[in-house]
Amino acid sequence: MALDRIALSDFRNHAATELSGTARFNLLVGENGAGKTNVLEALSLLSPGRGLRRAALADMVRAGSQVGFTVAAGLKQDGEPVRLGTYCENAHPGRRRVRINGSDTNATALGEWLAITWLTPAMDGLFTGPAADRRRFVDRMALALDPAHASHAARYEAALRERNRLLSDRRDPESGWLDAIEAQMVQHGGALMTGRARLIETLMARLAAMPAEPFARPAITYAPGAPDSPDGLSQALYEGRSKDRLAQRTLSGPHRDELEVIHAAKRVPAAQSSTGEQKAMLVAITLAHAGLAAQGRAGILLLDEVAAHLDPVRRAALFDQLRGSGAQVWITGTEPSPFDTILSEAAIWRIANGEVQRL
Ligand SMILES: Nc1ncnc2c1ncn2[C@@H]1O[C@H](COP(=O)(O)OP(=O)(O)OP(=O)(O)O)[C@@H](O)[C@H]1O
Repeated sequence: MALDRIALSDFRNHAATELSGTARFNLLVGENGAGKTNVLEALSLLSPGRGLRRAALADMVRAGSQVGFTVAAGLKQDGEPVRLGTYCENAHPGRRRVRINGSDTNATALGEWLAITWLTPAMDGLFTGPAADRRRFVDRMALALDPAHASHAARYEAALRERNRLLSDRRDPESGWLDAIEAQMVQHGGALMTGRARLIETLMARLAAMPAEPFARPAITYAPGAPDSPDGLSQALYEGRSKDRLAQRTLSGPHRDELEVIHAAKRVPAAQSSTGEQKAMLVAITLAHAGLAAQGRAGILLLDEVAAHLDPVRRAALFDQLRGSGAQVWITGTEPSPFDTILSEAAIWRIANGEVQRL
């Protein structure tokens, strides 16, 4: 089960692009700014969420388009064709529509067909950047295993904002209000912490089954930002009210969770590992997660500029892992040469100015 046809219309710099005759490996080559990542972004919209750039829908509509963008794809499930599509009309710029087999539905339904995972250069600073980015990374992975994870995250964030607002209000808030808000934080925050812990546990089991070399196998731990039981979180929030009021923010809770990643063999934190080692650890996590997420759905891996920072040995190991992963892989690069060892098994397109030519 894999995508066999993709069509983009008025999507970023693609006026009308169609890719058919896809393969296990799909290679998009072209100069900087040609429109390669735009194809991956379009594919990423075939999953719930905001896509790999987290961009506003209006930004994805091709400049000058009179109508809006459309991304359509086809796959086969047990020999039967399935048509997936998502689009945004200029008349409703903030609204993403989804159609499956000709019927209107919502983005969550896309997750029943495809499990899409991506790795982009924007994620290269994940281990050294803000903890919030790592939490979002974990939540995105957890969402692929349990669609309810996203709504727990959104509801927890909303309750957290409301608690901070109540605490920073000069008037003494009714404690009944705080009790109610904290109860919501415990309900959704508890589910969030459980989802994150479960994701990391299953991810670690998967990583342990992967070869330790030549990839730098990461060890992942999760440091909760609050006691990770509902009673413990409830008590921490209740007892933290005065301190939190002074700090004007909530000092404990899953919004303070930290994902800790260590280069397992060297026992060095990922943040202090080399650029190539960090990339290799990210690749390992992405591959492990892609395997977990597929669960009977079509697994799609979007790898933007993945060859950069990887030496030839690691690149060959990556292709071996990808071959064994069962996922359909979409890779971008400025030239085909780093992909020599998979060229014979790949569908290759050259992209220039948003136009595509099959090689
Ligand atoms: N809404 C839009 N309408 C038209 N063109 C757009 C729109 N959004 C982005 N672009 C253009 O898309 C191009 C970038 O495409 P993309 O990011 O896919 O490049 P790329 O081939 O991945 O390049 P690189 O190798 O540099 O990463 C830019 O030239 C940008 O101006």
